[in-house]
Amino acid sequence: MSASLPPPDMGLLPEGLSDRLPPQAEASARLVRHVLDSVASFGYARVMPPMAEFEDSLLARLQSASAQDLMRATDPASGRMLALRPDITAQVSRIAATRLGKAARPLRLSYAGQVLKLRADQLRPEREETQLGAELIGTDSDAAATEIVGVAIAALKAAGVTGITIDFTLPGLVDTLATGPMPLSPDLIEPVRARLDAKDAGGLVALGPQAAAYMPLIEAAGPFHPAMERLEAIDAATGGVLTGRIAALRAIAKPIGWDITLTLDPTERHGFEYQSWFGFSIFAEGFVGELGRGGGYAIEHKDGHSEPAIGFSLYPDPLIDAGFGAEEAQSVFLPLGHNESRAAALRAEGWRTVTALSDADDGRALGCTHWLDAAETIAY
Ligand SMILES: N[C@@H](Cc1c[nH]c[nH+]1)C(=O)O
Repeated sequence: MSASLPPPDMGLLPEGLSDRLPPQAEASARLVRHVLDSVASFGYARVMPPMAEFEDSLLARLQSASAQDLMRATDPASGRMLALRPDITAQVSRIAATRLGKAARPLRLSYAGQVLKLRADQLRPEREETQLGAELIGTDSDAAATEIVGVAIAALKAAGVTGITIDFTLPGLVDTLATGPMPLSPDLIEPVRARLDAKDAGGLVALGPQAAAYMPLIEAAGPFHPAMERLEAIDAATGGVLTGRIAALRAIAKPIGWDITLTLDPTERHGFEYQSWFGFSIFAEGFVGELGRGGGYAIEHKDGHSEPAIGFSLYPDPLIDAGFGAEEAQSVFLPLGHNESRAAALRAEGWRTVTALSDADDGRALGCTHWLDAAETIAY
């Protein structure tokens, strides 16, 4: 049988997986380094979880994700099912609950690495993405949320991103209202969420009077200040169940500079599978879809208690594709018999050197901007 199989195409990669080539591979590493340095400057210490884990422990921490969403393989060593990580936050939660369970709180951790999804989404065909971020563990207070949003903005600025928009959301909002002042029968909760997500007012009304009561929430989306006023009106009409969250959103927004656009989409839920009271999406001018996302969540410990945490993740690949992280490098070709100490001195000054290994090597063809003539660098 195997003799009749066509020869494998050695250059073919599975759909949604790709190589990064020069100079973008280096741009990617540089950008990740700038962002992580910025996050580290706020006291976040780096962790490096592995690419794959036991499927059951990863799934337990991803909440709504199911095994069908993960890239899996049987581990020949243990016979158990492994899954490749689709989100490093889940792994940081595990670390915080186990090996760093006794570390002083609040615990500030950062990470960067590749994540893999089984399926691409509509906006991006890639299944492998770079993810980097920071998690603040032990609290999800207003102060913690304010810090995390501030660290995320500083990280984006360190990456050179401008035209930043932060879109706030309240992932638990429908639950809070449905179990309180705007009751919904359990079978209506999901359809109401879906209609709110789609901003489908007609669809909401069609679900009946209970669902129609949620109409004003569609209006409470848009530029932050007017949307907050509409959310405040909803709060006043529903007995103040949202007063605490509204105050928190205002506190988080207050220190954010005028160069950042703030919006509110209180019922947005796309991508907020495990976030609790607060979530935010990060957008930037010129980029389709989110560059990142964050929010509060709970970390489950072995003894059954759950610990609040808050964090954010960035997905910087679209930035790399757009040329962020690139740096013009001066590189000098070193012909056969060149002055070696001069070459070493040039490297120490920040030049890149490309050494001729034979007479046939052509510096210009190898991408050099200069060549070394005795002690002098000459532009091509
Ligand atoms: N990891 C989440 C974002 C997040 C980080 N911390 C809390 N939430 C995501 O990528 O969607």
